[in-house]
Amino acid sequence: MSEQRPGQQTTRTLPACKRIALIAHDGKKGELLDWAKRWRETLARHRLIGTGTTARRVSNELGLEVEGLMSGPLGGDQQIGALITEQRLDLLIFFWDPFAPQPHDPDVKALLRLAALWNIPVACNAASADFLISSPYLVEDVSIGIPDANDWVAGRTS
Ligand SMILES: O=C(CO)COP(=O)(O)O
Repeated sequence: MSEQRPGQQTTRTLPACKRIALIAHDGKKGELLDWAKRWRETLARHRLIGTGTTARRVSNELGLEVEGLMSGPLGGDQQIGALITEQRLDLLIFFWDPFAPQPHDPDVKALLRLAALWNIPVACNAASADFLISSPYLVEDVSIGIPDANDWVAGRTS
C-alpha cells in the first residue's frame, strides 16, 4: 500500500510562556483537578485553555484563568485540534478515560492524531503530566520539528 507522508520538516518555536490545553473526560476530571491543584502556581504562569466543562471546573475550583472552548462532546476537541494545526498551542494535558467510550470518540482520536502529527508534547495521565510540567523546557523557548506544510502542498501540486 502506498502511503503519503510529509517529506520535509521545518521548525517552530514553543514560547517560554506556554499555551497549555487542559482536558479531562468526566471519569478523569477529579484526577485532573487534583493534578492541577498540585501544579497551580506553575500553571498560573502560563496561558491556559480547555474544553468547556474542564475549563470551567479548573477556573472555579482553582481560581485560575482558563479560556473555555466548546464542551468536548459539542466539538471542543476539534477546536483544540485546530489550535494545534494553526501552531497556536504548545502543550496538551488530556486525561482521556480508558474505561469509558465517548459519543465523540472520533474527535478524541482526531485530536490525538493532530498532536502526534504536529509534535506537540502530550500527557495523558498524571505521571506523564508531572514530567512535562516539571521540565526545564517549560519556561524556555523550545524549537521543535514539524511537517513543512508548504513543501507538502508543493509536492501535491507540481
Ligand atoms: O469530552 C472532553 C474531551 O474529549 C472534555 O469535554 P468537557 O471538558 O466539556 O467535559
